[in-house]
Amino acid sequence: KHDSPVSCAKKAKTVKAQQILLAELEAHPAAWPFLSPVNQKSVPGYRKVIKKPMDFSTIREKLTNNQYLSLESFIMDVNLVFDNCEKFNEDHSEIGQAGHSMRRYFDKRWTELLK
Ligand SMILES: Cn1cc(C(=O)NCCN2CCCC2)ccc1=O
Repeated sequence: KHDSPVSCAKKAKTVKAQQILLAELEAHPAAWPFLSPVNQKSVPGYRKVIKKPMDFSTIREKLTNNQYLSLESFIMDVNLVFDNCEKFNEDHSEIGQAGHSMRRYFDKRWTELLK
């Protein structure tokens, strides 16, 4: 029921890092395709092809509701955004390029913050 002070402080650190990381992703110039869920009515094929849709607003909702029990589960959802993007979009399309750019940025920032 109650964490020790040490593990409580450690948990606060990772929550803070997740909040910083997500705010940086949301503010990135190439974030526009990922800010809200893909509209499955207006994007043909998306519903059939992408089994687990994910976007930054959904991650924000889950973080706000304390749904990430570990740093790993947060990182998995962010990577799901980029993996879905690679699956559905050509590498050199506008959205495909945005996905690659955002993944490079995320990989760099979370290692700087947490490694
Ligand atoms: C990640 N992703 C996004 C889309 C998309 O069309 N997003 C809408 C982008 N618009 C910009 C201003 C309003 C909304 C399609 C395929 C895909 O994989």
